[in-house]
Amino acid sequence: MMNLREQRCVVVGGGAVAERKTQALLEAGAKAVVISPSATAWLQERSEDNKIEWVKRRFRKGDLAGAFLAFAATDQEQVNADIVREAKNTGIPVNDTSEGERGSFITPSVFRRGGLIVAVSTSGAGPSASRRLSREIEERFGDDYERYIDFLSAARALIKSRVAESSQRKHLLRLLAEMDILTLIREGSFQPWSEEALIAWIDQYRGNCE
Ligand SMILES: C[C@@]1(CC(=O)O)c2cc3[nH]c(cc4nc(cc5[nH]c(cc(n2)[C@H]1CCC(=O)O)[C@@](C)(CC(=O)O)[C@@H]5CCC(=O)O)C(CC(=O)O)=C4CCC(=O)O)c(CCC(=O)O)c3CC(=O)O
Ligand SMILES: NC(=O)C1=CN([C@@H]2O[C@H](COP(=O)(O)OP(=O)(O)OC[C@H]3O[C@@H](n4cnc5c(N)ncnc54)[C@H](O)[C@@H]3O)[C@@H](O)[C@H]2O)C=CC1
Repeated sequence: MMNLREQRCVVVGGGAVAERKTQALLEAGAKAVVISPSATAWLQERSEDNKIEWVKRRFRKGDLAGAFLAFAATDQEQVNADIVREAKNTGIPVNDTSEGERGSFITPSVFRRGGLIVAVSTSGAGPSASRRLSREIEERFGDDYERYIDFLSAARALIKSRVAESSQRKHLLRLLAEMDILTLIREGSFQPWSEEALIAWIDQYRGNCE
C-alpha cells in the first residue's frame, strides 16, 4: 500500500474515469492535479473548493514534472500514449486507463473498513468483475473489523513504544496477532482495553519468549 499523503499526483483527462481515479487519490490524501479542457461537475466542484488543482487545457509535454504518480485518462489514444511515454522516460509510475498493460500499474477495486483496506483485482481481465467481487466481499465485512483493526493499532503502537528488545517485541506482536479478538467482538463480549490493561498485558507476557 503506497503512502500518497501530500504527494502531487497528476490525472490527465476530466471525464468519468478521471473523476474515479481522482476520488481515490483524495481518499488517499494526495494532492490531485487534473489537466483537461473539460471536467465533470464533481471535479469542477472540487476545483472550486480547492480540493484539487484543475489546469484547464490540453496535456502538454512537461506536465508531469514533479509528479509522484500519473494517470492517463483521456479518451484520445495518442494522448494517453504520449503521457505514458513521458512518464516512463522520467521515471514516474503511470496508470493507463485505456490500455492497462501499457502502464506501470493498474488500480484495483477498493473498499475500506476503518484501517482495513481490501483491494480486488483481476489483473485487467475484467474490471467489472473486480467491482462485483469487491461489493460481494464488502457485504461480508461489518464494523466488527473496524473495531478489531482499532484494537490492533493501539496495541501494536504501545508494544513498539514500550518494548525495545527485538525478540520480546516479536513474541508480543505474534501473540497479539494470534488473539481471537474478532470472535469476542462478534459475540458482543469484547470490552475495549484501556491503556493500563494493555500495559499490564505487555508486562505479563514480554518475559515469556523462548
Ligand atoms: C486495467 C485497468 C487499468 C486501470 O484503470 O487501472 C482497467 C482498464 C480498463 N477498464 C475498462 C472499462 C471499465 N472499467 C470499469 C471500472 C473499473 N476499472 C477499474 C480498474 C481497471 N480498469 C484496471 C484493471 C483492474 C482489474 O482488472 O481488476 C476499477 C476496478 C478501479 C478503478 O477504476 O480505479 C473500476 C471499478 C471500481 C469500483 O467501482 O469498484 C468499468 C465499469 C464501470 O465503469 O462501471 C468499465 C466498463 C465495463 C467493462 O469494460 O468491463 C476498459 C475498457 C475501456 C474501453 O471501452 O475501451 C479498460 C482498458 C483496458 O482493458 O485496458
Ligand atoms: N480504466 C477504466 O476504469 C476505464 C477506462 N476507460 C477508458 O478511459 C477513457 C476515458 O473515459 P471517460 O472518462 O469515460 O471519457 P470522457 O470522454 O468522459 O472524458 C475524456 C476526457 O479527456 C479529456 N481530454 C481529451 N483530450 C485531452 C487532452 N489532449 N488533454 C487533456 N485532456 C483531454 C476530455 O476533455 C474529457 O474530459 C476511455 O476512452 C476508455 O479508453 C473507460 C471506462 C473505464
